[in-house]
This record gives sequence, C-alpha cells and structure tokens, in this order.
Amino acid sequence: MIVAPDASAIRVTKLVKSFGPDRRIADGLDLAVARGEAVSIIGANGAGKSTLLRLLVGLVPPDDGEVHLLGAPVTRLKGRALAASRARVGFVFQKHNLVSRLSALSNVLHGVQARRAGPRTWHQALARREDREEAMACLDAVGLADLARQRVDSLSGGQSQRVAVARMLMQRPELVLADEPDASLDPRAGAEVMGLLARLSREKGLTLVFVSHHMAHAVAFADRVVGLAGGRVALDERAATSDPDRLAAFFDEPPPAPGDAVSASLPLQRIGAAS
Ligand SMILES: Nc1ncnc2c1ncn2[C@@H]1O[C@H](COP(=O)(O)OP(=O)(O)OP(=O)(O)O)[C@@H](O)[C@H]1O
Repeated sequence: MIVAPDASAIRVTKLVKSFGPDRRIADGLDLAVARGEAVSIIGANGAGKSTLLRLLVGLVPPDDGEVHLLGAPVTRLKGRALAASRARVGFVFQKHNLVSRLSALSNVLHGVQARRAGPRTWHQALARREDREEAMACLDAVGLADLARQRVDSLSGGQSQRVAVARMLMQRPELVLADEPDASLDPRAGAEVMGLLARLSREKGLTLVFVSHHMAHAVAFADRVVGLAGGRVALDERAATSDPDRLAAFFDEPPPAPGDAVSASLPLQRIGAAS
C-alpha cells in the first residue's frame, strides 16, 4: 500500500532489528499506515509484534531502516524531540498498569502528564478543574463515570482496562498503539474493550494499531489486517474481506522467502516480501 508522506501516521522503511545473531525480528520490514486507519497486527508467538510497536516509538532502536511517526523521523530523534513525538502516541497494554490504591479518576488524571508535566497535577484533589472535567468525560466515554471515585483495585479486569483506555484518551493522542489489550480478559470483556477502542478511535479520528491473538477481533475491529512472519509483512489485507478461520492458518504457514510473489494457490493473500 502506497501512502503519501503527509497522509501517513506510520511509515516504516526497510527496518532491521535483531536480538543476537539467531533472533532477527525485523528483516527489511516495510509498513505504511494512513492517518485514521485501524490496523490489526497478527503473527505467531515471537514473530515480533510487540517489538514492532516498541520500534515505532523509539523504545527499541533499530539496527537499520527508518520509522516516521506522524511525520517525525523517530529513528533520528533523541531526547526531548523523541519524547515530544512519543507524547502524541497513546498506549494500551495487556496489563493495564494502573495505580491500584488510587481511584479511577486519579488514574485517568495521570494521562495529563503525557502533555503537561508538574508536581501532583494528576491527584484528583489537586488537579485543575478543567483537567478533572476532562478526566470525567474520558471516564464517561468508556462508560465508567459512575465508578470515578472507586479504587481501581475494586474494579473487574474489564473495567480496569476501560480505565486504562480513558487514561490513554486523557493524553489526547493522535495515534493509539495497543498491545493485546484483550489478552487477559474473559471473551466478553475482551471484545467489549476492543470494540470500545475501535469505536472511540474512529469517532475521534485517531489512528489505531493493535496486536491481537484473537483473529475475530483482528478482523472485526480493524480496517486492515497485517501479518508478520520472517521479519516482514507477510500478509496485508482488508479486514472486510478477511476471514478469521483463514487467518488462523497464517500461523501455520512458513515465513515467505524474500522475493516470494503473490501466489493464488496460497490460502491467504500473501504479499511479495521484496517490494
Ligand atoms: N529486549 C529483548 N532482548 C532480547 N530478546 C528480545 C527482547 N525483546 C524481545 N525479544 C525477543 O524477540 C522475539 C520477539 O518478541 P516479541 O515480544 O516482539 O514477539 P511477539 O510477536 O509480540 O510475541 P507474543 O505473541 O508471544 O507476545 C522473542 O523471541 C523475544 O524473546
């Protein structure tokens, strides 16, 4: 998929990353994500999905290649410039990383730190009124306004993950990276959280890139499904024409050799590795 530079939220070019000689995670990986697009990333365990998310925001340096994030050349940024670029990105992880003894509201107020540093600005009693109101609106957006003052250690897993989504919204990100936000939840709560993330991202015009092992989620909550194998994008298809059962077969497919052409005989629409 070719995306004009000004239209891309993410542009990864010939990315290379190894953890030691036997562990090549990215091997000339190219990927472009348009602004406002929702993309699911699938792949076998250890394929490098989480590492790709970390490479995107400069938490892991590549060995070679380039990453542009919202127009900024992440791989060439350092210090404050890198932090400023990262501040435009909201994260949701499998583990919600909330402060358990604090209320849902205080946890959401933490999100303001991504764009405005200051001592204890996040504490609900000390926070600015407009921040408290915004945090309440974020909690309302995830359906938890009624539980704002409840300690998060008294909430269910699904409710806690929704607080984490509200905290991410409080950052006012332009791009959302979610690493298996549905993994530690029961099927219903997992689907609810994914649905919420997808709906809110769409409503707010955010770009969403999420990793999931649930093929039904990868299809239902994305515009596009991208599969990683062999350190490259080995599958790239519209979610509307994807099928979860067919996608599951992707994990059993051997990684494509560089230069592989699209083959009609394959059960999945693989894309050529050397493009
Ligand atoms: N900092 C690191 N140092 C060394 N090896 C690492 C590091 N981070 C990740 N790896 C290795 O890189 C490989 C890819 O890991 P990664 O977590 O990105 O895969 P994944 O596709 O997200 O896997 P899963 O689906 O199991 O979460 C794994 O073999 C992992 O052990």
